[in-house]
Order: sequence, then structure tokens, then C-alpha cells
Amino acid sequence: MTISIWRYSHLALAVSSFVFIVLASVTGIILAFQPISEQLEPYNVANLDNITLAETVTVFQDNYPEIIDIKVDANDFVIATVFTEDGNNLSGYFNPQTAEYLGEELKPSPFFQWVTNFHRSLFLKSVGRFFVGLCSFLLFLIAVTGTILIIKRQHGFKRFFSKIINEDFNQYWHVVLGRLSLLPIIIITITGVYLSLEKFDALPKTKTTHQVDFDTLIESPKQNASNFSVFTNTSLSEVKHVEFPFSSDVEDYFTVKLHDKDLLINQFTGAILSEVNTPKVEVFSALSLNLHTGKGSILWSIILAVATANILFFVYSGFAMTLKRRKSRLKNKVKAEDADIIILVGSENGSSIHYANMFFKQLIKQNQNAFIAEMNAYQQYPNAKHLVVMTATYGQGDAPTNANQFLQKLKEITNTKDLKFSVVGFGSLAYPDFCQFAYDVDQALQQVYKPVLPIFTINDKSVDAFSQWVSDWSEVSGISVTIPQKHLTIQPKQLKKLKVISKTKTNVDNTFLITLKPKKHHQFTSGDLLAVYPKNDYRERLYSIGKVAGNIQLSVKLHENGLGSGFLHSAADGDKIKVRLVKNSAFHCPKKAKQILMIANGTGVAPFLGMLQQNKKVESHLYLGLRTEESYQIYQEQIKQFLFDGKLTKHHLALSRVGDKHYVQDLLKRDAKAVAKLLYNNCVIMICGSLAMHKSVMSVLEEITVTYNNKPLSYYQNKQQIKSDCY
Ligand SMILES: Cc1cc2nc3c(=O)[nH]c(=O)nc-3n(C[C@H](O)[C@H](O)[C@H](O)COP(=O)(O)O)c2cc1C
Repeated sequence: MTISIWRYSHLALAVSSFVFIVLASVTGIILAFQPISEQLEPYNVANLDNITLAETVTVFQDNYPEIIDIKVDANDFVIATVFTEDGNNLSGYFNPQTAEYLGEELKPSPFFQWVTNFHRSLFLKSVGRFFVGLCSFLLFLIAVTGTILIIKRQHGFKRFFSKIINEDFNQYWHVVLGRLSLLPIIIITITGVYLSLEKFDALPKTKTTHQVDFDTLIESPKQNASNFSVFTNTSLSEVKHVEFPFSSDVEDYFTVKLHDKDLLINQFTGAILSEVNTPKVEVFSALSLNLHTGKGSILWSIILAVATANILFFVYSGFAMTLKRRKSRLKNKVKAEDADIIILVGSENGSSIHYANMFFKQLIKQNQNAFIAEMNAYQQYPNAKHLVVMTATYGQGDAPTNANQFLQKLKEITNTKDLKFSVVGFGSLAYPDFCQFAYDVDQALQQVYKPVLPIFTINDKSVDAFSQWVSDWSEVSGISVTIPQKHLTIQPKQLKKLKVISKTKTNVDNTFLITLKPKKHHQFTSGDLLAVYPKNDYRERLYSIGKVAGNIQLSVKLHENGLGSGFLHSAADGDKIKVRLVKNSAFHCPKKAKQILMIANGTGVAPFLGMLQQNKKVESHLYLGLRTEESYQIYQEQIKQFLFDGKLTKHHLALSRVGDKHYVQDLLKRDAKAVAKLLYNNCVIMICGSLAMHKSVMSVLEEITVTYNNKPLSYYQNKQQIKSDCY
């Protein structure tokens, strides 16, 4: 079954019951404080495990001429009703060891009683009780479907508690707290359902009856209660209730209710006249009540309160996630089957979706029968005349995630050969495979449909270029579309101004280090990204951050006509530049790892310089690939200091233009055994730099793990032991 079916069930259950869940949770949190407040009362004076029933009965008999009964409640408080020498009735808490009267029995506070009634039935009597029971059952199903979703997300039951990457606040805490409160919530819901069934008499009926043969009752050999073996062998913690004989007739006896059985005891001889086991239903009822209410345990009451507060957070975060997902969904008024114009989008970070949506909305405004979807949703379009594909390119000329099945689907699903298509590629000339995926898509479409325009590529989300394509398409299709430029521009929001505090000269590889001073409240760490906006518009360039002495240090290679690198290179000390700090949790230095192996080439070393500077005790190895010794000079001083301070354990430099010409992957091959051992010992490998280096390193690592550890590299990837940030 797909994840979306479980997600849909999880959501549908939550939507159908959330009002009840919220009311039950809020009142449940309040009620968790009732047992806590009771437990804090000073009536729990002795450990009932260490006191026998014989001791208590005897001490009561020594002190009071008449005893009606003795009870032990869920808080282990001993409650009794007695008559004193003066003939006064005394009822309340007693010390079970001395029979000293401690105080009157606590009356439930009117507030807690009011909340309890609301929690049980919402003041709607039986109807309310029914809905509360049903809601408890639905909450149980929500917990079950949530568990299945976590198992699916974590790729298996065994990895249920494995680390989760914090990409989104609501999603992260929904899962983390969901895992932690799963068991208490399951217990709360099952016991809630059980208690409701009990109230509706839906549980099997069991009645215990004692059979006593009164003709055989005898008064000898007479013994004191202190010597009754049944009393001496029973600790007070096992007792719920003892009723004393009403008179001194042999037909009157002690009635003793323990947690698991009821006994009738001859008041003269101590013989057991009748013994009946407590029905299972009754045992479960008592257990359910205590587990559901937290009665008798401060710790369990606190766990219940926290788990119930988490339920409120799940309601909030669950709906927040759903709204976010819905917002980014592509919305249509017509079905794909009925549409004349089909727009398919491939996007990783949403900017191509923004352009495609603007185009789509203009078509709708012109009363065109248009339909928009992600590329992976490609299907048959029986009425379509135009197909427009807009796609970004990622990786090494690869498809964005929501378009990675498109080429395969195109082979399997055919539409009319007369379908006219146009491909718009979004990409960046900063990458070697400019718009490669769009080219692949265009090639594949040419085999099956008719192009109305040659492929149109757009560098850096250029608004002008996109407007140009819109106008070209309008002309060839005969459908007039114009999109005001202001609708297309995506302005970066919440930029921060940071001061440049130092910049090195460019070295032989045209690389330089630049350091910016953050404000105190700016939160970032090594491995996060810094986005700069060279033209103060939508064009964004990202750099890996190294947090060095609290500042932001970047390693930048100056490219000819490079927008971002040129901009940073022209910044002088003291200049303030507008930036955005982008959290990149997937590439943070792992907090728990005992050994880290860092692999970088070129400017990819930047985050590692920060991580090493912050390193206190972790064994760390750095494999760095550069061209020549001069390339190394700008990093040399920092790396030597790390070695000197013990922050870096071992450093391996691969120079690709000197002597035997080595790359980092060659050095890893050379140290294969040591690398395999590190991985075996749970070392985390972090890779930063070019995608080409990443590819070679990954294939060498695969070779190493298969040869020496008998495991594919994916085994370590699944254990989150490989982290990459390559470009
Ligand atoms: C990690 C990464 C890899 C990229 N790889 C390429 C690439 O190989 N070729 C290319 O032309 N553009 C590449 N780009 C640029 C994106 O395709 C471009 O910014 C596009 O407008 C993003 O569209 P989106 O926001 O819809 O995902 C890459 C961008 C990133 C962040």
C-alpha cells in the first residue's frame, strides 16, 4: 500500500475527530494533575509491602472496640471506619502500623469533578460518553496509522528510532514526539475504549458468588486474628478492602477483597470459608482506570500529561503540514482527460513551478482549457492539442525528483502523434550540464510528438528570457498570453546585512577566502549555506559555510563572468552585503560520531575548516584534493593549527597537477583497509566538493566496503554514515 493511503487515513481520522480529541486532551492534561495533587497529601505513611494484614487488623482491634472496615486506595492510603471507646464514629485515613487517625478522607475537588464529567461525557450524558469512547478508538487508529507512516518513512521497523533529518519544524517534531509518546497514547486510548465499553455494559458480565455451608461453621480452635495464617501471609499492598464481622456469631465472617481474589474468613478460627478469583474483566477494569487516570503514580501521571499535551501539538503540526502541502499543490479546474493544453513541471525547489503556474493562470484567464501537473504524473491526454514541459536540471544533468519517472512513462504511455509540444529548460550556466535534463526530455518528445518551438533554455530563472518564450509560444500557438513581469519575479525575503571583515587575495586557482561577521542572534553552523543576491533580484548563489571563530568563512572560486563569485570578489573589507542563511541540517557535523572522515576537493573544504575549528574531541581525518602546493597555501595555516591543537588527527593531501598526480579517491584506495575499519566502527564520512569527485569517491567507497566489510555502501548510507554536499 502506498504511503499516501496511510497518510490519507491518518489525516481523515484526525479531521473527523479533532474537536473531540482537542477537548479530551485539554481536560485530560488538567485531570493528570488530580492524582499528583492527591499523592502529595501526607497519608502515605508506610510501605504497604512490608506490613501484613495481620499486623494492621491486630493494631486496629487493640485500639478500637468496633471496626466496620479497612480499605486501601490507589494512592496506598489506608481508610477505615471505626467506633472509639466513647462510642464515636471515626472515619478517614489511618496509620496502618499504629491505627492512629490521620485525617478526614479527601473529597474530590468540585473543579476536578466538573472537568472529569466533561472529559467523560462532555455533559451530554450517554451520547457524550459514546462519542468520547468513539474518539478514543479513533485516536487509537490515528496512532496505529501514524506508526505505519513512520515505519514507511524510516524504511523499516528496525529503523523506527533512527535519526530524522530536521527539514521542517512541524514535520520533525511530529515524528520525534510521535515516536516518544506512542506507547502512552496507545495505552490511554485502549484503556479509554475499555472504560467506555464498561460504562455501556458491553463487557462480558461476571458475577462472583460465595458458597458457604453454614451448618459446618465451627468456633474452635479459637485463634487471635494476629495468628490467622491467611492474614499473616497477606501484605497490605495486596488488599483492597476488609469488612469486619458484623456480630460475634459464627455466621458472620471477615470479607477480604484482594486485588486478585475475594475471601471469606471464619472470625474465630481464621479458616478460609470461601475463595473466589476476581473476574478478569474486573481486574482489567481496575488496571485500565489506574493506567488511564494515573491514579497512584506521580511518574505515570506526568507521562500521561506530557503525552496528552503532545496530542495537542500533533493536531496543530499535522494540520500545519497538510496546509503547507496543499498550498504547494497544483490546482486544476478541469480534468487531465478534458484539457486542451497540458503543462507539466519538473522542479526541485519550486521556482519552475512558480513560472509554470503563472503561465497556467494566464491561460485560464483567457478561458483556455488548461491543466497543470508534475512531470511524473504524465498520463494519457485524449483531448490535448498542446503539451508544454517546463523543467529544471539537477545533479549531473539529472531530473528533479518530481520528474524522474517521466522518460520511462513517456515510453509506456502514448498520445496522439499530432500533439504539439514545447520544452522550457530552467538551469544555470554555472553547471557543466546546462539544462541537460530538458534537452533529454526534448529529444524523447521529438520521437513521439510534434515540436512547435525548438527547446528554450533559461539561465538563472531569467524573467526576460521566460517572457520571451511566452511570447514565442503565443505566436506559434495562436493563443495570446502575456504575463506582467512583476508576477514572475520572486523577490528574496528576510535578507540579512552582513559585514565583510576580511578577504584573501586570489591564489593560482583563482580561489579566495572571504569572512563575514554575523550578528549575535544569527543562528548557523558549519555546513549551512549562505545565499547571496549579486544583482539584488531573484538570482541567488549558494556557498557552504565554515563557522570559524564565530564568523562565516567561505571559500570561493572566481569564475570568468561568475555572478556570485564576481560579486563576492568585488566586495571590500567593511562592505555590507545582503544574504540569507540557509539551514542545511543534512550536512551538519554529527554530534554523536566518535570518528569523522572528511573528503573535499577545491572550495569544498570550506565547511570542514569550520567543523575542525569547532571540533573538541572527535577523531578526524581530512582528505583534501587540490591542484598544486600553491593551491594549498590559503588553507595551510588553519590546517596546521588544527593538527597542532589536536582538532585534526590526520591530514591527507592529494595534488592533481604535481608529481604522480593524485586525486582524493586515489588516496582513499591507498588507505582502503583503514577506511573500511573506520566505517565498520561507525565513523561518519562527509563529502563536499564537485559532483565529479563525489561520483568517483562513492564508487571507490563501494569497492572498499564490499571488499573489506562484505557490505554494500548502501548499508552505511542507510545508517546515515555518509553525508554529502556536492555541486
Ligand atoms: C544542487 C544543484 C544542482 C544543479 N545542477 C544543475 C545542472 O546540472 N544543470 C543546470 O543547468 N542547472 C543546475 N542547477 C540549477 C537549477 O536547475 C536552477 O537553479 C533551476 O532554476 C532550479 O529550479 P527549481 O527551483 O524549480 O528547482 C542546479 C542547482 C542546484 C541547487
